[in-house]
Parts: sequence; structure tokens; C-alpha cells
Amino acid sequence: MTSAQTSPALRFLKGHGTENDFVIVPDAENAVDLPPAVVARLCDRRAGIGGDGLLHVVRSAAHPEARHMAGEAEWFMDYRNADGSVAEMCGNGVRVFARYLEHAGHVTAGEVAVATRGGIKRVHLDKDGSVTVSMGRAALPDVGVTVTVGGRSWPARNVNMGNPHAVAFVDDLSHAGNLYDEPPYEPASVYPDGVNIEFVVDRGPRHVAMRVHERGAAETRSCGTGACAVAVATARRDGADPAVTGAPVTYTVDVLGGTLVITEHPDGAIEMTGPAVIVAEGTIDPAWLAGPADAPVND
Ligand SMILES: N[C@@H](CCC[C@H](N)C(=O)O)C(=O)O
Repeated sequence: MTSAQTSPALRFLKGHGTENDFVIVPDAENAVDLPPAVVARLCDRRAGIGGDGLLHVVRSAAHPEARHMAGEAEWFMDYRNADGSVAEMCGNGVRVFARYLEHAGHVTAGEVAVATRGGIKRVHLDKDGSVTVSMGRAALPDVGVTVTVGGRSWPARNVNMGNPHAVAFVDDLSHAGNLYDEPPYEPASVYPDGVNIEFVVDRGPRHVAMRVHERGAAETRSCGTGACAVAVATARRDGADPAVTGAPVTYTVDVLGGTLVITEHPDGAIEMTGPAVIVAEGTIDPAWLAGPADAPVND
């Protein structure tokens, strides 16, 4: 790999899905080194480009973590959180990733398979601009978790969508307070690698709203895997289980940045639909990229 610090200029794009925003770094041959400090600088909203995360776009065949998926999915979403940490999956990210592949002419509208650390995800680019992703199944480990904010505590449902989530039902989303910092939870041993925490209120039949603290970011305006975790946790709370009834269940999930529609099918497969947009593209000043790495990050 070539060090990012010696690259001539790094091309980037910026995109978002329901305002979960991403720096996109196209790098087909996996030639760009993206250590955590560089990712954090790129995602810095004041000193960098700004984003909740970074989508490193690499051919599966060129990435050691994705080579085994290259036969089924040409492209690998090497996802990083804003702090530079690695995550298994990003539901909004994979929809924006597919939108980028279309934008770059790598795929046309229709189906595209994307390799992720959470397995291969099939994405459908609709002609109306919406993007649907088959997210796979949720796991609901039966362990009690308690989440605390500002002196109040709530029981939370543990849901794994490839990445870990804790879903807490609250009376009012303002009770979640300031979600910049990760709310404390216990027992901490349930999430040895950290967790994304969603707070949920009811809005109507099969309709909820959520706020989220994303692991490795802060409060974000949307989280796709989080919205899926919320839909499944809410369905179980409501006594709806498609595996039992044989009928799909659909929830509308309002996030701060828009709305996502989530359907769980009788075989457990979850589909998520929402917008995905490319908003800008350009090149990164190589002198800035090679500059001191001790600049403040997302403060
Ligand atoms: N915004 C994402 C989730 C990104 C990863 C997450 N922060 C984690 O560390 O698991 C989504 O849309 O799913």
C-alpha cells in the first residue's frame, strides 16, 4: 500500500442517507492507507471534510478482508466510524455506497451486491431515487441491559444487526438528553466492543421515532442498522413476530434526518428503504493530509 501522506491528491466525494453523512474515498485497488488518525481528520467537521463515517470503496479482490466475497460482490465497503474505528456494517452507508457505484458508472439502476464485514448485502437502486437494502436477519440475544442518561435509567433490548445495538423505549426523546457522549450502560460485558444506543418513542401504529448515539461517532441524525434494530425491537414489544404469523411487518422509523421504512419478513430477512444522495466531490489537499495529526477531532 502507498502511504496517504505520499499520495499526490486524494479524491473524495460526500454523500448522505437521511443525513447520516459520509466521506467517500474511491480506491479500487486498495492503494490508499487510511490509518485511524487520517480517517478522523477527514471526518472532522471543522478541520476536515466532515462525516459520521467514511466509506472506503475498494474492489473486493483487492482487500484481504473481502477477497473471499469477490465472486459474489465486486465492491467492498470498508467502513470506518468518524473516530477512525472499524465497524462491521452501516445500513445508510451501504445505500450511499451503492448510490456512489451508480454515480461512478460502475453499476446501473437495479440490483448491486456489496461486500461488507457483515457479509454480502444486496441493494436495489429504485428509479424513484430511493434505495432498498436487504439487511439480513436480526439477532436478539436474551440479556438484560440498562441504559442511563441524566440520572434516568431504562431497560434496553439487545439487537445485533451485524453490529451491536441497545434499544430503549422512552416517553419523550428529549429524555435522552445530550447524546454526544456515549450513555453509560450495564452490564458493560454485554458489549465488549462498544454499542450503538437508540432511544425510541411511539408516533402511531407501526410508526416510531428515534434518536441515536453511534459508536465511534456521537449523536448522528440517522442510523440505518439502528433503525432496523428499533423496528425489530418494537415489533417484539408489540407482540408482532413475522416468523410466527407468517406475515411481513413494516415499521416507519423517523430519524432526525428523515424517514426510513423497515420490513421484516417471515424468514427473518429485513429490508430497509430510504434516500441516498451524493452531494459533492473533489480532491483533498495533499499538504493538509500530510500535516500534523494532532489537530482537534470533532470537538
Ligand atoms: N450509521 C450506520 C452505523 C455505522 C456503524 C456504527 N457506528 C457502529 O460502530 O456499529 C448505519 O447507518 O447503520
